[in-house]
Amino acid sequence: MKVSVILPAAGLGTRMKSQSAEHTGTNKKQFMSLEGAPILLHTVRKFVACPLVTEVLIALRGADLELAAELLSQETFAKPVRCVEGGESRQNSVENALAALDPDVDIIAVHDAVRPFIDSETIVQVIQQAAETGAAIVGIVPVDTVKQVQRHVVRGTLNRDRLVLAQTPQVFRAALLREAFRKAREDQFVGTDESSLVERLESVEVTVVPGSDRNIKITRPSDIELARLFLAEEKRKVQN
Ligand SMILES: Nc1ccn([C@@H]2O[C@H](COP(=O)(O)OP(=O)(O)OP(=O)(O)O)[C@@H](O)[C@H]2O)c(=O)n1
Ligand SMILES: C[C@](O)(CO)[C@H](O)COP(=O)(O)O
Repeated sequence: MKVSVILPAAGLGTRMKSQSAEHTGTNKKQFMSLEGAPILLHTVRKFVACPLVTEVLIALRGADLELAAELLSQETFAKPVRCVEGGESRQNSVENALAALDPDVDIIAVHDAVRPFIDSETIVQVIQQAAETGAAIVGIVPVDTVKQVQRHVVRGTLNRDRLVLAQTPQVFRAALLREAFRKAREDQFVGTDESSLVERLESVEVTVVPGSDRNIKITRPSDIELARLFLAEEKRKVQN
């Protein structure tokens, strides 16, 4: 089974504002240095280390391709790690990467480059589930009550038993993901994750694999403090 991992890493990090960490070359959050390595590199390492993964493809801003190549060349990976130019939206970035994958890929996993705390067991579980049923994503149950609002006025309370917060990896049979992107383009549908594109197809149901609240998407300055803590813990575990 050939499993390709797409890491969208072409975002601008506007919510991070670039104030809270030491940087390596550019001020985008995926290049922020944590424990001596950029966040992007921590994420790449997690997927390269997973036994089910065949290759990793990173979607980057055109202006960052050279920097990324330089960073990646400083490390020897046991599997192919390639870069491709991303797009203006996350969806465009993933679409560009999809177009760069070989036609013989069986399974495609998409994972935010800025979620470096994904663990190997979860990667394996979600890949196996997608291989079996066609589509699987990682998700966690919300711990807050979720309200529907309209201009700051509450219009309803959602039943929490039926809610999940979607994380990544989001994993699909390759033909299914390609069809979902084709249909999204045809209908001019834009989603914030791959699952929302696949959910529009009637041929498959997306299964949720339990994730972890440690699998954070580094988004705002306060996430950096948490990321440092998690990384320090990971380092301690490796040493023990
Ligand atoms: N045009 C884009 C936009 C986002 N991403 C990637 O999608 C992931 C999740 O997006 P998010 O956390 O929202 O990152 P940014 O878009 O960089 O953040 P912001 O919305 O704060 O600008 C990140 O790894 C980001 O680099 C991408 O590849 N291409
Ligand atoms: C894909 C994702 O991380 C799932 O939670 C999320 O939808 C990305 O959203 P963003 O607003 O582009 O960060």
